[in-house]
Amino acid sequence: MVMETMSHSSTFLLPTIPPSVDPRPPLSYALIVLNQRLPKFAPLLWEHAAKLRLCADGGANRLYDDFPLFFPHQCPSEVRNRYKPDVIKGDMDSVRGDVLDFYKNMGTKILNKSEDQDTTDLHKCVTYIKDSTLDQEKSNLCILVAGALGGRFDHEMGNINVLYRFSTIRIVLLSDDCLIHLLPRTHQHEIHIQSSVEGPHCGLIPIGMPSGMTTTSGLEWDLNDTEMRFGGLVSTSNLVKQDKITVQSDSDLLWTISLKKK
Ligand SMILES: Nc1ncnc2c1ncn2[C@@H]1O[C@H](COP(=O)(O)OP(=O)(O)OP(=O)(O)O)[C@@H](O)[C@H]1O
Ligand SMILES: Cc1ncc(C[n+]2csc(CCO)c2C)c(N)n1
Repeated sequence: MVMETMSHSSTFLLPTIPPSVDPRPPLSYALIVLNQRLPKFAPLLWEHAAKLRLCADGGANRLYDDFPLFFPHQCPSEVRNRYKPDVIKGDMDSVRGDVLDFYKNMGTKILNKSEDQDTTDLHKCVTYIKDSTLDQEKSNLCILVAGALGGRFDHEMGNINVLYRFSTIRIVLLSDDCLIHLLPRTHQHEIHIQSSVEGPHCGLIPIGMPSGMTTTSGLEWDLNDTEMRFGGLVSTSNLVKQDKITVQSDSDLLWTISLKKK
């Protein structure tokens, strides 16, 4: 069976996204701001996320409190007026009243889903983006999630679970230190490394079920029809050795790569 190839590239971490032939048409980005320490490149993600910008519940506090800190020479209220989210969605147990009022007055859509205590605020936000995207646009959509890693472990695992629950949508979880996305088993994958901003440390991790056979190229420790499972081998502390990494597997894998400190 010939499998389609899916290309991945972290060009959203560059100041200007270079024109690319693959994927074509180019991706359109949405951003979700979570309630966690924001990566220093959060304003850059905001600029690239022309499609939609959302705050997951208490993520709105982070936008309000922390975005002005990225611009120490500018007036905080000017910064706040410049970065207006399209939507704040969640169960509203963390966003402060003053923050909600501020953005409501600016025209942000507020969606209170307090009746749903079975899905996370990130899940609720991804659902919003999914439902507001036409089917033919879904294949070019990429959702960037800022503040998804490095905090409470249950939240981190909940965030990773969202990658699996929406495995047909491109979603990238980001912190200052690394990014994570899913490599669905339905495709073979080409990962184009942006070496000015990412690498060399990387990992390929099967979560949920063992992967019977994975084959890679471009890594220091390539896999060759290799089995991975928790309790056995999982590929952590690997290194990227080439500009292009290829991955093919019989199960969904998480790809993670370190981000460079500037
Ligand atoms: N410490 C953290 N680490 C990773 N992600 C986080 C962390 N805190 C919050 N998040 C993410 O931000 C989203 C919004 O956070 P918020 O604190 O408003 O969430 P919450 O789900 O109501 O929290 P809790 O489950 O504690 O009530 C969460 O759904 C989660 O995705
Ligand atoms: C088995 C089970 N475990 C935990 C929760 C709690 N929970 C999961 S998501 C969420 C919303 C957080 O904003 C809450 C409270 C549940 N419902 N079911």
